[in-house]
Amino acid sequence: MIEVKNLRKTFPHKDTQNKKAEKVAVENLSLTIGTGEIFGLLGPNGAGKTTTIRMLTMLSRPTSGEILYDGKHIGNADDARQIKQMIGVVPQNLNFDQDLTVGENLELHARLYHMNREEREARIAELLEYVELQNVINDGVRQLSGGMKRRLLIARALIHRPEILFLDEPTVALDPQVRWRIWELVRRLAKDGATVLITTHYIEEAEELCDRVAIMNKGKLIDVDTPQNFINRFGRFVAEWRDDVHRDFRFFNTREEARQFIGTIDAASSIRKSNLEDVFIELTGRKEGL
Ligand SMILES: Nc1ncnc2c1ncn2[C@@H]1O[C@H](COP(=O)(O)OP(=O)(O)OP(=O)(O)O)[C@@H](O)[C@H]1O
Repeated sequence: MIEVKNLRKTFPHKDTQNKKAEKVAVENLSLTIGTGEIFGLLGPNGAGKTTTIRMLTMLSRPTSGEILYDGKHIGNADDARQIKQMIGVVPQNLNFDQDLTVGENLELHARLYHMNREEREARIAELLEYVELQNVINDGVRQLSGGMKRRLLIARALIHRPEILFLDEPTVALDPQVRWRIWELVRRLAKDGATVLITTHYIEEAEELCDRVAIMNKGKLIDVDTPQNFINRFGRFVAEWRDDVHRDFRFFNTREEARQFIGTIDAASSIRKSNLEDVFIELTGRKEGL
């Protein structure tokens, strides 16, 4: 279990008068993530997702607040060593050694975990099979497609058999087919017992993949729930309408209520089932013309 209590992160910054000020990236964030969950952090650009992941994975020190893994405290040096063994990180940027092959990149990473040669060879073969890259073990990473690179990053993060995997925007800039393949892999990881924490600004990704989703905006946690509960809470149907400039919508519990509402407005309109994107817009604020 991961417990996050009143987490806060500020960065030094200069205000418009060029005076020293503080930029609050994450404020008063409290969360509990259960073992075996696929948990999503969803939010628009600048919401604080990456900053949160960086604190959870010990790449950045919180300004205040606590992070506990199964009761172990990241601020305690002995605990931190154990936590590092528990977690694997798939970063947003593809930070491979571009001059090495697929196999060599994994080999380098395995050495960091002090695995002996026999262990390294067996684990690399096992992981390449798991992510279906066994045929490119001797190819340079430059030769891989975007989706293959992402799968290699996942394999690399799994080398030391972590119980918890962090994925920061794992399908950014990937084609829909490739995205599906990454989702399959993440689902398989969770089925095999891993806890997965994923940041995304793709709402569909959170809806498809995550058991629970935390919606963040401007550094703050807005709400946490399962995608289905979010939809049920706001209303299973949406009446949507538009005039020349604006598009807007409203939630309803039944199609009939939505139909009655639409009868009262004078604009092009339609009724459809609601989705997490509607909830997200409702919670993070509507923009002019949506
Ligand atoms: N090292 C830093 N120095 C100053 N400000 C920072 C730093 N890192 C993040 N921020 C600021 O903190 C806020 C949250 O950024 P963060 O990258 O965590 O958001 P995000 O939700 O991951 O967004 P994105 O999807 O754009 O990556 C932003 O306003 C950002 O400018």
